[in-house]
Amino acid sequence: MWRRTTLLSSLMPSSKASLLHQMQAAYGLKIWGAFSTEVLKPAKGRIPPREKPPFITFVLGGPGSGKGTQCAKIVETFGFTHLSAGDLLRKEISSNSENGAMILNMIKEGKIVPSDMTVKLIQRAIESSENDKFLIDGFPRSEENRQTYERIVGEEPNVVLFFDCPEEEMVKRVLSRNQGRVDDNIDTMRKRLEVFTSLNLPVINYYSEKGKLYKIRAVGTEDEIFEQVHPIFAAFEVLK
Ligand SMILES: Nc1ncnc2c1ncn2[C@@H]1O[C@H](COP(=O)(O)OP(=O)(O)O)[C@@H](O)[C@H]1O
Ligand SMILES: O=c1ccn([C@@H]2O[C@H](COP(=O)(O)OP(=O)(O)O)[C@@H](O)[C@H]2O)c(=O)[nH]1
Ligand SMILES: [Mg+2]
Repeated sequence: MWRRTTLLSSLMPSSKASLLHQMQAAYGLKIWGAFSTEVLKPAKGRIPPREKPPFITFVLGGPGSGKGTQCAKIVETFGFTHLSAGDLLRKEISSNSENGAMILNMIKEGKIVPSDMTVKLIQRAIESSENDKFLIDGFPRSEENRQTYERIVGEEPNVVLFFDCPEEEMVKRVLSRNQGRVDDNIDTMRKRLEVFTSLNLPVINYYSEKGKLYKIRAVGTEDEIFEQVHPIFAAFEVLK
């Protein structure tokens, strides 16, 4: 499923998509074989297909819980690629895509953007990177998000982090974030906290039941919080 060949595959069940990929790989090789005796090399600028699925970490937590801040530290220490679902959506808005106005409206209202849009942005970002480990920050935000990701991508995350932070602290941080975001105001923040409780928490519970969840107490200094995060990834590095 992680071969970077076509977006068509994202519309199919994973078994069919995998068959399509196998056929593409087979025919691609045949055509190449007919015209060249050179050793197969990826075309210039093209990223070769992955041999195995990338290592995926979902990073969850309420607005202002410190997901982005801790992701930057994980990137620096462990070499992950950071994909913030919110940043990918904000890029869609600023690139004047046809869905930009709708996405902006949903973000202003603190609502969750339709799952297939977010999943495709994430999938495209993963497929256009050569890295084999990713932090998907701020996604999935609902059970429907999660199921759509599993259906389109055909994989589950390896690890799920949950930054658990008291509401008053999250409100304080968001209101002083100062990044010019349309949703960093008290009205939208109230709506986002409601969405967090009603839609995000069930996803967190789902991964907890599956034994994939690492809960981090997200209060204290950034370094104190990272002290809880570090051993999780250090253990996976050892296992590799
Ligand atoms: N441990 C912390 N203590 C105080 N402020 C923090 C801490 N971690 C992050 N912040 C600040 O809080 C705000 C929200 O953090 P951010 O990483 O953007 O959270 P999220 O991505 O979960 O919304 C930012 O301004 C950030 O600098
Ligand atoms: O998978 C996602 C991620 C984000 N959003 C929207 O983008 C906003 C900002 O998300 P981001 O993760 O940037 O916010 P953070 O939690 O970091 O403050 C959310 O409130 C949603 O409206 C969404 O719809 N789906
Ligand atoms: Mg963030």
